[in-house]
Amino acid sequence: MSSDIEAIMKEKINSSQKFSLHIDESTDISGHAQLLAYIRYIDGDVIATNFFIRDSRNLEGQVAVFIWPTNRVVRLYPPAKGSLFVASYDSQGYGGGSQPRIRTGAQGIESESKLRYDRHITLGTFCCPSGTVDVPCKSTVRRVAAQLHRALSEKGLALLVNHGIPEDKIRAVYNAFDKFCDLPEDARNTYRRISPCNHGYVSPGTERFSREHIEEMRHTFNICWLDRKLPEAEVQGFQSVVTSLAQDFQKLATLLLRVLASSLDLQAEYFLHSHSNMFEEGNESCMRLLYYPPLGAPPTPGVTRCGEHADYGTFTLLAQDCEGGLEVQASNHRWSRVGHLPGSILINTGELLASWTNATYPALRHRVVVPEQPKIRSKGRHSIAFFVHPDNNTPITPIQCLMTKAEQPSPNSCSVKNRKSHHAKHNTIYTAYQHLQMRFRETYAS
Ligand SMILES: O=C(O)CCC(=O)C(=O)O
Ligand SMILES: [Fe+2]
Repeated sequence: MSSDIEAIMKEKINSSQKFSLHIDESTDISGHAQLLAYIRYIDGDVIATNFFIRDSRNLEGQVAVFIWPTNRVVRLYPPAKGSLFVASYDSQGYGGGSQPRIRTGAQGIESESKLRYDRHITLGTFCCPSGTVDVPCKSTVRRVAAQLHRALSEKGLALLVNHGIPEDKIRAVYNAFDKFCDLPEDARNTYRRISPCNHGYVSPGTERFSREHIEEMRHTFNICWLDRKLPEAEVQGFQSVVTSLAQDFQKLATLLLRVLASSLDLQAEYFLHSHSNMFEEGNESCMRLLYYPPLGAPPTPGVTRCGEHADYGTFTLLAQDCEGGLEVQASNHRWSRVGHLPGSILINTGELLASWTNATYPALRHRVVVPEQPKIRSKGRHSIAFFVHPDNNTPITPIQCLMTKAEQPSPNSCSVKNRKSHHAKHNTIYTAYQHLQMRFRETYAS
């Protein structure tokens, strides 16, 4: 286990009233012995379960993979150069089967029935952007695509593990942004976002997702350019850590666009063609750094961290620290908390993907709430969102094969009736850029 993940696990276990540890061994479908470890602890108001699995033949050389036991158990083997390999343990009866019996040490938790289990996320396994794999083999793409299809169509999100973006790169960006947020207000405002350009710093309370009159307390820095208007003079090394992470995210996004096409039975390049200019002129994809400052007790009415919204583009990749607060809305409108799975990156659907796919992948509504517990509230939260947007001039019309016959537009028509999306009122989508600008006007209107 990497040292930072080990540190997080220790911290979580130490602050948990009770915890349990269950070690077991079994064999995988190829007959190799596997060491299994379940760690359960109380994290806020949920019982969190982390599942670690390792090939017990060679513990030194293996990469630990984290799996939630309520999900299908799938393992991505340590990525050999140039190849991706996913092994499924379904046939062993772990995935989707009965809950592992892990009562040891947890018997004393009387209130267990009142606690919710974090079971709402379907695991997506993933591949390695920092390695050499640009074009994974077709069978792997298909397998991951099937998982992603299920996760995005049912929940609008998935957790990606073994994605290949090193935790220390993420941490370096958190640190650089901390230093930026510590600068005097005047210095920060030198880099402020000036509409209609999306690049730049946005101070707490300026940007509002929520339609209600609620102040949203966060510092954000939207990074749309990697070569200008970055606070390198004030925070040494800012540009290099940000650029390196953005490039990894971009590589991951490119792989996912391929997987996404496969998940909808489209040609592999289908989405790549319309996302060919990320971080260049003509595309609004952006990496957003977020820092939510600590909030004292008692909670101030009318203040939140991030109001309810769906992201505007194709999809978002989100890295978050272990402070929590992110919640997602299910199709029954109920909000549930996203547990923290150390080292994972969350992918969630955006509005343009929902329009494109005729709501096969509905846009996920989400928010970041102020933690109830004073101890957690008094800590800051860091996250990094990588928003993947289509090239500006892309017309967003539902993919015909995902429409019913009755919905299919007449030939030559470029406006689109959109059954379930937020555009139902206006009925028309023109280009990705127009959609985005409309959303920015709403978000930044004071
Ligand atoms: O900070 C987070 O976890 C979420 C941020 C977010 O949803 C956004 O900026 O669109
Ligand atoms: Fe968001």
